[in-house]
Amino acid sequence: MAEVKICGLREAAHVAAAVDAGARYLGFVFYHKSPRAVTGAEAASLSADLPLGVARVGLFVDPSDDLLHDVLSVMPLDIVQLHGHETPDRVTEVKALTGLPVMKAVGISGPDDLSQLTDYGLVADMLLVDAKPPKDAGLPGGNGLAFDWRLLVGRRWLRPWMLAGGLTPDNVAEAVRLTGAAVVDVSSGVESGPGVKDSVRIAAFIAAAKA
Ligand SMILES: O=C(O)c1ccccc1N[C@@H]1O[C@H](COP(=O)(O)O)[C@@H](O)[C@H]1O
Repeated sequence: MAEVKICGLREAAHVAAAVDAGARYLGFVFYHKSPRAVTGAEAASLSADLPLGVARVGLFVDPSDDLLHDVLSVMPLDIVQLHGHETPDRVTEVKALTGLPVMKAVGISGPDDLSQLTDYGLVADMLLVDAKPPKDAGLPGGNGLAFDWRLLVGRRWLRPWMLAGGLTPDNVAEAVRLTGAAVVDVSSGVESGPGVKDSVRIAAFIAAAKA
């Protein structure tokens, strides 16, 4: 059984579907190239009435200080997700600048990538273990691409972590069983098209992850 983060929410109906089904984390994408991008004001409106215990995660890709400041001036976040090429020093800076816990995404395609989880575990508050995007991918995440979950079997890191990358209602139970992930994160696997969330798939995903 795993807790769930539903990422890339843009509509109130899908926020409600995620909350009603028991999502623990809601992700809002502040990256203009994503089909899931929202403004700080839109995310603030979408998350205005969340029940206690549901965390608001802001997803950023190599954000400037100005972008972080602009979003946080209108949107209270609980966690900052960094999904770009942020260095460990930049993770430390963002923690200090925002005063928030930072979750650093690390892309995995083979065993050589796993050492980054140890390195970022020294500075980040949480880790997000995602598939490494292909070089020609338009986005650094949210591509619906999975990696070989067997790479994670028996591994432990210094920080709490989430599993992401190509998860769907059909494969999430197996991913949790194999990796022991306590939290799973999904975006495209609960969509009917790029950036278009589907309430039925959101509910099915959360039920499967929590089963
Ligand atoms: O969802 C996006 O648009 C996105 C854009 C830029 C960086 C990351 C993004 N999403 C994150 O990617 C992973 C995996 O997503 P998927 O389930 O494979 O589609 C997840 O952590 C999203 O938060």
